[in-house]
Amino acid sequence: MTHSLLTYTDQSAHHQSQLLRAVLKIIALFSVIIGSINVFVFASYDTALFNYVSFAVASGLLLYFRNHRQLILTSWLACAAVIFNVMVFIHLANGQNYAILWVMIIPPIVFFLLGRKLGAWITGLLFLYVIAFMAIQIQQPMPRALGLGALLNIIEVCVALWFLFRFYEGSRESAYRELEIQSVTDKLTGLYNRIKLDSVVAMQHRQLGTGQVSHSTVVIADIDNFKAINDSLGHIKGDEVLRHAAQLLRDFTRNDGLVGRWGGEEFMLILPGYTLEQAKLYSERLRQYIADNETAFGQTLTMSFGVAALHPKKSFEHTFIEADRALYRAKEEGRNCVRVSND
Ligand SMILES: Nc1nc2c(ncn2[C@@H]2O[C@H](COP(=O)(O)OP(=O)(O)OP(=O)(O)O)[C@@H](O)[C@H]2O)c(=O)[nH]1
Repeated sequence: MTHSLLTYTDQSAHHQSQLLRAVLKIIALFSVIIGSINVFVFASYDTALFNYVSFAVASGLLLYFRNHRQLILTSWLACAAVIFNVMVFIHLANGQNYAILWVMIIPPIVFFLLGRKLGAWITGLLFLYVIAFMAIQIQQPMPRALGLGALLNIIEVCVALWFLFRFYEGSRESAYRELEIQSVTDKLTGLYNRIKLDSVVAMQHRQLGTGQVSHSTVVIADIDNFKAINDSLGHIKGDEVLRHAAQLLRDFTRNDGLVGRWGGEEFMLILPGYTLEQAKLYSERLRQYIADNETAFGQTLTMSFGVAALHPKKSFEHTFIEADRALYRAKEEGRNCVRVSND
């Protein structure tokens, strides 16, 4: 990941911001809990003071990020604060109570906040440091008994890692889902786009081939004289007309099939289970519904329709060609009508 805001899409910047906030909240929460344990269980005021300073730093960074939205700078500061914090804590513990385990929370944080490359470098250097530190510690006589401090350190590190990975996976999953939705949605109308339409038709075609579906029909619907609408009302109003048409199609087809924008002023409707004759009647009702609807821009909106059925023995692209030819005939024969591939 290159660290320039220009390289972030809105989606990944949103994901990174969520992660940064989650990491800072976890640090703040843990600092205050561990600080309190150090005061009330171990009466270790030095370490507690250090924990409360960490709480203040994490809270300060959260506040700074909320006000300034400096994602990269705040991510760096958060990583620096975590690394500094963990190192000082390990040195204060001086090899006792498995405090070295705290080093385990650094790799996920630097990977999440600074990306793969820097995360790998920092983690590698950190591991070298830990190995050197342990090599020195091994040469000193150490108490072997496991105390409450060691147990708490192990529990705290495990819980911190659990929180970190849980947040990471949650926000990665929702970012991925959002991208998935965007990749199949037409931005202007909010309907499915051509990628989705292609994949659904291909799937229907496969299911026809295996006998899972007995019929499936494709309808191409095209707004009549849309160029004239654009020319008289302007492109922005033209976009509104497209959204209006999309809304009518969505409302009418809600429970029957899948509708999407095929491109320009053309829409596609996929009707699973419909024979050609049924799809023709359905399209006729849809045509009437659109023509009867009041429009907000003072002109009537009509659409022409081309209908064709999927054949298991012919490619689905062939059905698109047939539907397009039928639509062409609908236009030639006066518009605002339905034509079927076998007419
Ligand atoms: N506003 C707007 N116009 C678009 C968009 N996509 C395509 N168009 C316009 O749609 C118009 C299509 O015009 P034509 O292909 O001549 O079709 P038409 O005027 O609808 O005529 P017929 O289809 O024969 O009834 C063109 O003027 C395109 O610029 C869009 O996303 N927004």
